Amino acid sequence: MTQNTCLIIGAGAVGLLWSAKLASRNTDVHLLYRSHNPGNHIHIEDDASEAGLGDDARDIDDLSGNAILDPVTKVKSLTVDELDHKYDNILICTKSFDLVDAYQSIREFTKKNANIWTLCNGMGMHDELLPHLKSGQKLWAGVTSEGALKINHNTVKRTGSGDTFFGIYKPSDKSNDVETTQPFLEDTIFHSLLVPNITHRMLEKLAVNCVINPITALFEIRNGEVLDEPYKSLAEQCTKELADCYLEAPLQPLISNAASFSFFNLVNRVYTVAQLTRLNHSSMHEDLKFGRKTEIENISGYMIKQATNNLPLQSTLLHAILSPTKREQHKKALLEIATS
Ligand SMILES: NC(=O)C1=CN([C@@H]2O[C@H](COP(=O)(O)OP(=O)(O)OC[C@H]3O[C@@H](n4cnc5c(N)ncnc54)[C@H](OP(=O)(O)O)[C@@H]3O)[C@@H](O)[C@H]2O)C=CC1
Ligand SMILES: CC(C)(CO)C(=O)C(=O)O
Repeated sequence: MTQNTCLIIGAGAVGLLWSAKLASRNTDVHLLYRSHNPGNHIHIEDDASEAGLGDDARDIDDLSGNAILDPVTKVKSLTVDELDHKYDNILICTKSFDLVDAYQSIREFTKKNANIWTLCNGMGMHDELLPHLKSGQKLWAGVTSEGALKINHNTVKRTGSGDTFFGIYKPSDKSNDVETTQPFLEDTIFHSLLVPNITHRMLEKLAVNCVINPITALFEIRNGEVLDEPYKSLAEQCTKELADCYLEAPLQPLISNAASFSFFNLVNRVYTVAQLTRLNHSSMHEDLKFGRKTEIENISGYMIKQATNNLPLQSTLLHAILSPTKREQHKKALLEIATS
């Protein structure tokens, strides 16, 4: 194990994809799995480049989504019981509701000034994680709009290119920590993806997830079908509701540029992500299909809590996801709104 070793938590769609990305950039990857052992070789199927959803050229500096990845990369997969070192860098690729427990499960294997990187959709859970970190640790939140679909225990399909950003969620308590971070940052992919105001990016991505994820999950469609009627009208009305909400006071201090939350900009962002990941089944689609817990509470639930006014569409989407017995009734109501 070297200082360049990264512990990735979660062998799901995003964890497998990022294991392959880091491993193909000469980072030693230790992949922590919970249920199914992915083994030591990660296989990548790349719809993004085959379908022209990414950049044709191999660009090894662009890990945000356009790089063509090696079809097979080598990692070391292990369970929490097999951990026996302390890590400097941990990338958590679990669902938002598993973030705190995932960190807690490996806390004793983190160095006191480690960088904790996250790649989860949704908001609210980073604030829950902060009190659990060791005092010298830095929390870096990441957002990605790259599509990833888990095919089996060790195979992931990249189903669309998109941007990835990381930014500091909480400055470290110790001023000299910047120095200990530098060698890893400069040598690895994270460096080129850093942005100053990550909360702003998280809120932008939240709007995309508030629209694409519940609609694709409820109506059992691929992301690209959000661009077809009647879902397109529904997506537009949801985005309008969100744009109004972003103008309200509680979210304003978190935003660096209010114009990026105009209806025009938000709807463009939703359409662009739907188009670039058009072959993907969203993560919430997969969760609902397989009867797993969804992230709706950290997505629509977060927006509803922040809003000073009612958000009828987000509330209906949230209830439709959370109450299977009333789902058909809520879906009917949503379609009536879309076609009215
Ligand atoms: N898939 C996509 O296209 C995109 C996903 N995202 C976001 O990325 C995040 C991850 O999504 P995705 O990869 O699709 O989700 P998955 O459900 O496919 O993967 C999450 C993985 O985390 C594992 N896990 C949870 N807790 C632990 C733990 N304590 N120790 C070890 N492993 C653990 C789960 O294990 P188990 O199998 O046991 O449940 C599961 O394999 C989500 O927030 C999602 O919204 C963002 C952009 C695109
Ligand atoms: C970018 C997108 C919409 C890709 O499907 C996603 O974030 C998700 O599935 O959770």
